[in-house]
Amino acid sequence: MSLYATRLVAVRSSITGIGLESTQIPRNFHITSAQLTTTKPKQKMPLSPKLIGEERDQQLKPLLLTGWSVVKDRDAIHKEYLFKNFNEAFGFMSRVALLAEKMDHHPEWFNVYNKVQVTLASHDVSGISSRDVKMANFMETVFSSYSK
Ligand SMILES: C[C@H](O)[C@H](O)[C@H]1CNC2=NC(N)=NC(=O)C2=N1
Repeated sequence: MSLYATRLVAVRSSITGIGLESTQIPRNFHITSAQLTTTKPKQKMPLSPKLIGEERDQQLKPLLLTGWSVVKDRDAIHKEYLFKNFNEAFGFMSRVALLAEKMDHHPEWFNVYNKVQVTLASHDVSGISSRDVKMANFMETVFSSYSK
């Protein structure tokens, strides 16, 4: 076996977990970028129930004091953020996007220049869950790091 072929077997083994001995390289063998970057299944955040009653009021109260509001025709929360310029608005979105991917929980948002309008809801419970509260609180923390 050539050095090149040996290295391919080793790479493939580390991806598939197949032992070196039992591996045959197909003629058209190739590695996709997805295989190279991740071999672990994505960790999903445990799903949280729809917030109702007192628990919901408790969790939403601090957010409602910082400019978040409950959407009229839908069980969701909303806030409009204003930044100095596009760079800050997009920086904010980038930082939130990293958490969104990590949590597998994604905001609905709209950006134009220095404005970011955000709506948060949990699709799986058709309403607000603690994941929305967590994300909204994170947005508040990130937002406060931008000088007014
Ligand atoms: C399949 C995937 O895990 C789900 O669709 C995730 C993705 N992002 C999500 N984002 C939001 N806001 N709510 C969800 O329930 C949700 N679910």
